[in-house]
Formats: sequence, structure tokens, C-alpha cells
Amino acid sequence: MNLEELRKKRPLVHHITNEVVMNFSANGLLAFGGSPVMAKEKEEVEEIARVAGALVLNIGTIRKEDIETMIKAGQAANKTGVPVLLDPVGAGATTFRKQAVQRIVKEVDVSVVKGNAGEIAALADIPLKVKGVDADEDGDAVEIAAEAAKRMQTMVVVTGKTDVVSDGEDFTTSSRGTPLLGSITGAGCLLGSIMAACMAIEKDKKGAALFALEFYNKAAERAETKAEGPGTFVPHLLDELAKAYD
Ligand SMILES: Nc1ncnc2c1ncn2[C@@H]1O[C@H](COP(=O)(O)OP(=O)(O)OP(=O)(O)O)[C@@H](O)[C@H]1O
Ligand SMILES: Cc1ncsc1CCO
Repeated sequence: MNLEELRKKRPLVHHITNEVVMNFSANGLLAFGGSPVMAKEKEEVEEIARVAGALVLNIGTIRKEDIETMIKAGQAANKTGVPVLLDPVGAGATTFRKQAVQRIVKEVDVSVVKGNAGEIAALADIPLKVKGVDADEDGDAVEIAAEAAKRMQTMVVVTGKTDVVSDGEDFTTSSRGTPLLGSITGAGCLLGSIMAACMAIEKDKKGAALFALEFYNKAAERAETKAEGPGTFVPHLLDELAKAYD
């Protein structure tokens, strides 16, 4: 993954995302080097998705009518080979959300599904005994990622204290970051935007996902050393995302 190339090209990332994180995701992606556009009108999404570098479908505040819009955008992206990242926010919380994800995955060729352990476990029909399960303790996140990847026939990223990238057979874990990321809203959503931008540049999607995870979590670790708490963590994170790390 070539960060210099990304920053030169500033790939357009089309988002159909939730209202909570729109501004934060746009600012974070701009700081990193991408070019965000948030657009969810059914009449225009195909036009935008076709010419974008990548498409983010985030179901955080999805309504029934948005499902069709996401499918339309996703299929248009598929026609021109634009990578699609699906963030199944809250998929474990309601049947509606889980079924929405299942429909999108069925109708769109999704390049990667990225979510926290609870969300991905719901999609893999694996009951979570404890909230906030992570791969460090018992390998659950690895199993969850593998099962979900097999079921959905796509690459899966499970985030948390330890992140897992799995294609159903092979997996790679990464254990960077800070618990402060859990104290602000949209940390996972912004990671998705950055991952999608990397996939617009790097055709090896596993390489792109791992680069995004490492870069994002390294930036968060540096931001943590400068922050007094969640409030000051946010601007420091934006500053760190704009830098270059070895
Ligand atoms: N306890 C932790 N220690 C280190 N890094 C963490 C921890 N929890 C989450 N992260 C990191 O935070 C980022 C977001 O992951 P998280 O699982 O919190 O997303 P999420 O639950 O989808 O967030 P949101 O719904 O608020 O957007 C990832 O880069 C992950 O590695
Ligand atoms: C808080 C919240 N509610 C729906 S989406 C969202 C942002 C985190 O994904």
C-alpha cells in the first residue's frame, strides 16, 4: 500500500452512512488524504458510485428505503470494479439490521465487511457470551471472523482490542490502538472510510485493510499521548491521521 500515491490521487470515497458520524468521517478521511462525498439520494447514487474510488455502505441509522439505495449504489460500483466496504453497525441489535445486511450481501459483491465482534458474531450466528469479546483472551474474534467470511463469501475485518482480517481460511491479527477509541463515537466508522480509501489505491484488499488498521491505530496511539481525554483526543487524532509514519 503506497500512502504517497493515495495522497497524490486523493481517491473519492462515496459514503452512504449514518447521520451521527458523517462530519467526523469526512474530516478524518480528508486528514488522511482521501476525498469524501456523502450522498444517499436514490436518484443519484448510481452515478456517484460508478465514478468513485470506493464505496462505503454503513447501516448505522438505516431505514427501510435505504436498503434499496445501498443495493443500487453497490451494484453500480460492482459494474465498474469499484471496491465496496460494508459496515454492519448494530447488526446484532435488531432483526431488521441483520436482515438488511444479509440482503445487501446477497445482492452486492461486497469486497469487505468490517465490524466489531458483536456485529460480526451476529452475522455468523455465533452467540456472544460476554459483551466486548476479543481475540486476545480466547480466540473468539478469529473464529467469528472466519465463520462470517465463509458464510458471506467475502473478506471480513473484526475490530476491537485485537483486530482480525480473515478470508475464511487464513487470518492476520493486529493488536494496536487505544481504548480511547471506544470512548468517542464513530471510531469504527472512520476506520471504514480510511480502509475504503486504501482499497481504492491498493488492489490487494487484505494488504489495504491491514495497512489501514496499522496506520489508524498508530495514529490513535500517538494522539492518546497528547490528549487529556476523549474531547481532546478527537482533534489530536485528526492531526495524527494527516502525518506519515514509517
Ligand atoms: N480496547 C481497545 N484497545 C485498542 N484499540 C481498540 C480497542 N477497542 C477498539 N480499538 C480500535 O478502535 C477502532 C474501532 O474499533 P471498534 O471495534 O471500537 O469499532 P466500532 O465498535 O465499530 O466503533 P463505532 O461503532 O463507534 O464506529 C479499531 O481501529 C480498533 O482496533
Ligand atoms: C451512536 C450511533 N447510533 C447509530 S450509528 C451511531 C454511530 C456509531 O456507529
